[in-house]
Amino acid sequence: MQLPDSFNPLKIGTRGSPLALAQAHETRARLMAAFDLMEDAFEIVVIKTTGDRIQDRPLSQIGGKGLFTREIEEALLDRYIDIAVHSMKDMPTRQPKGLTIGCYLPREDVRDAFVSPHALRLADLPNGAIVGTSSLRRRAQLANRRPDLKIVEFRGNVQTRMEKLANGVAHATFLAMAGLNRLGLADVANTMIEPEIMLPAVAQGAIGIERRVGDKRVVKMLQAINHKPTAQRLAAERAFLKKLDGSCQTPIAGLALIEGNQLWLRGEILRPDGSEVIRGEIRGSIKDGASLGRDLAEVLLMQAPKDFFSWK
Ligand SMILES: NCc1[nH]cc(CCC(=O)O)c1CC(=O)O
Repeated sequence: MQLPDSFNPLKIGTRGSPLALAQAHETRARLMAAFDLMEDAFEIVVIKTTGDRIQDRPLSQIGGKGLFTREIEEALLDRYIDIAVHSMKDMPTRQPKGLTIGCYLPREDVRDAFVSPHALRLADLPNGAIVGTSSLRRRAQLANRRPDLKIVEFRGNVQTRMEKLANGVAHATFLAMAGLNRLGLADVANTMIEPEIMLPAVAQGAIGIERRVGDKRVVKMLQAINHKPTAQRLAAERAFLKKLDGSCQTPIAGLALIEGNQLWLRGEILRPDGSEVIRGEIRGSIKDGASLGRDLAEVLLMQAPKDFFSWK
């Protein structure tokens, strides 16, 4: 596609964490390749979010949805930036009026990595070992599978968490393999946890790019780099989450895979203390992802006892 000579640099908004910057750079590289552009056609604009500012409290206590996205979406609506690069795992299921997800990049590894200086695999952790995590999902899944483990709150970037492990604050932690791969830190992972053991978070490993509705220049650019299978999988997972009204207060996991011409969606909801899990799966046509997601959510909701969501 030919771009006009007077093309202003496209402003790419992102958080400033090393992972967010790696994702913004990947986005720029894909756009450069698709349109044969130089780096100067883009400007990477770093925006600090509430989630970045508050480092000393569990994410679930600060206010749930949109902690890492609100300020970036405001900048997009204010035309301070033109596109915003997000880890879809952190994205609320609804975008503010006037904004939409314009494309997805090819999904990375969806699995959680097991990280520990003491044990190669989760199964090798001795009874009573301490695991650090800030994720309600991982906490609930772990409490369900290994009620003997002690779980402590763990925040901060990969480096901070590795220091905490080295200092003995915990014996092990979990990190998304996708983040480690994108940071070139794959060797931090001892082993990968298969989805059969710990179903990942909805959208784990997927990068989405948000834009203003009706921004013609940007629509075409993003269409050119959209990874369709990722978009199809995310449609199912995010519809599942939306129907369950997923917030950071609710342990929910979901993963869609494409098998031939079918979409296979697995999902689960848990009590925060891990005392109960409700699981299900559904298969259907790839193009029906969103309705498969809603259907699976309904099946799980029907199985949930009345008080299942009562901690909310
Ligand atoms: N909630 C923080 C977050 N958001 C996205 C990733 C990793 C990358 C991804 O899943 O795309 C992480 C860190 C983690 O869970 O280890």
